[in-house]
Amino acid sequence: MANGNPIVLSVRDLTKTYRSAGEQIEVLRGVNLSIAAGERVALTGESGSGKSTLLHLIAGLDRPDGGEIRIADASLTDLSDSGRAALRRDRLGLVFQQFNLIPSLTVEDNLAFQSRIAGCHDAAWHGELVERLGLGALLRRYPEQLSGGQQQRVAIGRALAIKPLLLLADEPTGNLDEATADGVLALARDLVARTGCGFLMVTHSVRLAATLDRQINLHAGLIA
Ligand SMILES: Nc1ncnc2c1ncn2[C@@H]1O[C@H](COP(=O)(O)OP(=O)(O)OP(=O)(O)O)[C@@H](O)[C@H]1O
Repeated sequence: MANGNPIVLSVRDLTKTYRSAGEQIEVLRGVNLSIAAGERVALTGESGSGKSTLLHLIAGLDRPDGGEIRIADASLTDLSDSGRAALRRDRLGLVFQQFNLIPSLTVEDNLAFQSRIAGCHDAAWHGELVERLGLGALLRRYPEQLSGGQQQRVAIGRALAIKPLLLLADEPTGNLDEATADGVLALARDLVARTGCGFLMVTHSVRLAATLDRQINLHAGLIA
């Protein structure tokens, strides 16, 4: 694709309509999108345009009405619920606006949580993440003892500890002040480059979107 690397995400003709209490909301009307390994893409769009819906479908947290999603050579849309959960655990890194750390676990154990469950914990890579994310002095703390920026650095480390094919982030800096947001996103950009995974980030910020390799916009159910 854009950078000549293999495609890690391919979305074809994706459709999604929410039906509730007699109301139909046609959110995605045939979305197409490809992301190559190492490519960092910002997804923008007005509020309610379906950005989170698209991210959730790609993460396998919900099912589309039509179309196909492929993560490298695996077709997500062919998988059962448990198959999608396994693919999410083993291949995808997820980061949300609410940092979603596990309150009862230390920073060290939060960082290693997904890689241990996925059975791919790599002590050397774990150590490199701790160093690059500047978390060395915080490893014995609990999430409630961290600032927002520190918590999001842990969440990014947890997501990248499995060396995912694709990192998905939904407004990852939405709860951070501008300077902290810039610092956290710079770390994420560098770590994505280091791992060579694809990166898709939902953001309302044109300024932050401009720091990634490519910007796409969701409007009227389509990516223009
Ligand atoms: N589970 C649901 N049931 C019914 N409608 C939903 C559901 N989830 C989202 N919607 C509707 O689908 C549309 C798209 O929502 P979505 O959260 O994907 O938009 P968004 O672009 O991420 O918005 P924002 O920027 O405000 O976070 C909205 O009109 C929303 O009300």
